[in-house]
Amino acid sequence: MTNESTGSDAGPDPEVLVEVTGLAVHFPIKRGVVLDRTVGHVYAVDGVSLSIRRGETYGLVGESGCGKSTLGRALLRLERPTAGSVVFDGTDLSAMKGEPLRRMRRRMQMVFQDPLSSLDPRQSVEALLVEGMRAHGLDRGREATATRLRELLTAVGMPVSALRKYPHEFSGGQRQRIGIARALAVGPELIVADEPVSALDVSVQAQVVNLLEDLQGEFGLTYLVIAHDLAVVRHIADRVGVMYLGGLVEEAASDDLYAEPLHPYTRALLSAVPVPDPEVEDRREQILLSGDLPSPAAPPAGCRFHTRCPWSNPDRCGSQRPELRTISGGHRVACHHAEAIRDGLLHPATEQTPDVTPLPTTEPAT
Ligand SMILES: Nc1ncnc2c1ncn2[C@@H]1O[C@H](COP(=O)(O)OP(=O)(O)OP(=O)(O)O)[C@@H](O)[C@H]1O
Repeated sequence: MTNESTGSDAGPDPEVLVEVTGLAVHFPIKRGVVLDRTVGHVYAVDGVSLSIRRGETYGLVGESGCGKSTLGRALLRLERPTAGSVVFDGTDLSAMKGEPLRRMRRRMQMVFQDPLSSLDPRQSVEALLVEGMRAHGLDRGREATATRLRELLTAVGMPVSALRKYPHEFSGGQRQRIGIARALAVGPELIVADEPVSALDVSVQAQVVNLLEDLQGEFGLTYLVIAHDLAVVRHIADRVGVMYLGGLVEEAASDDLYAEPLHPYTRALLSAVPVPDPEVEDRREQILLSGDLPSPAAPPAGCRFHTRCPWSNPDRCGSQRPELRTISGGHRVACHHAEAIRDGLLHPATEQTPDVTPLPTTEPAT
């Protein structure tokens, strides 16, 4: 059993590849043409601690704007943290710069949502793949490079003839395969895949997800997969973290999270995912989240979810921000009511706030 990233003093766990502790990324909001004053901050990521083990897939989910991409970018040190640390394979990236950071970046790559916008349209596939290798000194002569390019294309299920073509000549799924080959070209250990399939047709999504899984086995990769679609993450992730307004509100092994979500926000997200079995669909709890996501420039005090929560208690939830704490095994939840929810003592149909409109359920009235 590996230790959780809860800031314990157990020492570094050799099974952990990435350790994030108290990570914050705040973007200044500037006003004024001449003085360029800072008038506030966007609290995009605000105190996240998590760990990613070697060879696992960690899924990060949440609504648009909750800070998933910023967290992913901060992991690769593409964003400088305002506070906290990111330790990759025992090395703290927070203070790194220059050549050591560049060398470290070879070990961590990113796959983007829209391959067309992340691939330079004027470069052939060959040039795109060689560019990354060259930047990291991995372009070792014509023969060796040609062999490597063939290996990469074969690995992602593309014909070698693709090398002479340009990104616009491919379908979305093929372009994503090229984006993945580009990330693989430098031999990374960690890949942050930011919405890797959300721009693709549903029929193609499964192929790309399967490809990512195959490559993980073949190359021993560790993944952080960012997605707003819980269905995608459910299929691919070993563990899932749910983000809301810059913070992690729940984290658990994938099966546990989907079987017994304990944070009201996770419950609401899952209740919005249709279930194919009509009987189960009729019986299951449905929680509609009303109201928009509050601005990350002015997050609510206390629990950040309390303004939309069916179980919010104004005194406690409106003033005390709940810690992400272990409820059982590796299941961590940031909610004052997590135990009561687990024990079935709260039900959205009986406790209501004006911010959330629970749908009637078919449960018999008690
Ligand atoms: N460079 C930046 N400067 C200022 N604000 C930023 C910057 N990057 C992101 N933000 C803001 O930080 C918040 C979190 O953005 P982020 O892209 O991380 O969220 P997300 O969950 O990935 O959403 P999406 O799925 O829409 O990309 C948003 O309010 C966003 O507008």
